[in-house]
Amino acid sequence: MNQPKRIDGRRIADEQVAQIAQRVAALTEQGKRPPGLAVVMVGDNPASDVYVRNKIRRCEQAGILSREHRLDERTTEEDLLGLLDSLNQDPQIDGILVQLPLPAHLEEGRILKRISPAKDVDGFHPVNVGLLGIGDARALVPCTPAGCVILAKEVLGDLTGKHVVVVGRSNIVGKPAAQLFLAEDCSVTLVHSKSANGAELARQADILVVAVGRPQMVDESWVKPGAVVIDVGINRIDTGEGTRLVGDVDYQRVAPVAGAITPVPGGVGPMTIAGLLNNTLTAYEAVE
Ligand SMILES: Nc1nc(=O)c2c([nH]1)NC[C@@H]1CN(c3ccc(C(=O)N[C@@H](CCC(=O)O)C(=O)O)cc3)C=[N+]21
Ligand SMILES: [Mg+2]
Repeated sequence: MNQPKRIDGRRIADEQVAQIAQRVAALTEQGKRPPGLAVVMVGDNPASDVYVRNKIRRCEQAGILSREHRLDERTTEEDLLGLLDSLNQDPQIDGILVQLPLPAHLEEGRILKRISPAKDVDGFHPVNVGLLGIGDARALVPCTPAGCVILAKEVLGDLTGKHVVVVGRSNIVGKPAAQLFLAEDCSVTLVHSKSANGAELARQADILVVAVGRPQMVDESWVKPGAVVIDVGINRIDTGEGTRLVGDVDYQRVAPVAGAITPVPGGVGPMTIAGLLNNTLTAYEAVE
């Protein structure tokens, strides 16, 4: 393989953002309004702060209007739902993202259901989850798993018949990743904390997607030589002399075995944001 081992998610995301920027420029040159994204954040979580700033910066690069709503930690559910109702009605806003996790007193399920499915650029609303499940092209698709598929295709091209093992069964990554790879005609296995033989199943993967939120949990004993490894985890760990970001995969141990592997940072993270901009443009195009 001529492919470099390290998959450069930052470069691929840059290319995607540049393409989105061109499409947006073509719209605004015709005198149309730009697409608009509202990011709602409750309380201040320093990690969320970094992501939200990245999202806003990327929107600016793409010519997408972004609006940030920062609400107090003690915001009531009623107030948050009221804001969502007004954003649902706002003709300048095509996409709404409520940054997770939310403070404990707010019920995530009820809040995510209040976002209009047409503006649900995270793809977390049950309507979009259902559309994805039945393979309906109108689904707004979760951004991180969509990025995983793009990265796998970048290395392998057509994915038909590949065996994908997804480690982690969350609603935001694992389950939708399984659906998206299935839609690419892959065979899909889901491994999770109750799996009897996770590493053994993972070793059968042509493409191994890891989204568990446990720093460096996956080592070389989980990886078939030559497999494509996609690391969704972003964990800040203490090194004794400061902190650093690591994935759910032990990169140093897995890279020599893998055919290709995403780094953290610079792998899946930037693709998530590119996916968000892409969904915002898709939501815009559905109404304009
Ligand atoms: N409703 C909702 N939707 C989300 O999509 C969502 C969320 N809530 N809550 C938090 C997680 C996390 N997330 C990331 C986005 C970009 C990077 C990213 O750009 N990472 C860069 C930089 C990382 C850094 O320097 O901290 C990288 O991996 O290279 C990471 C993580 C979106 N999330
Ligand atoms: Mg999980």
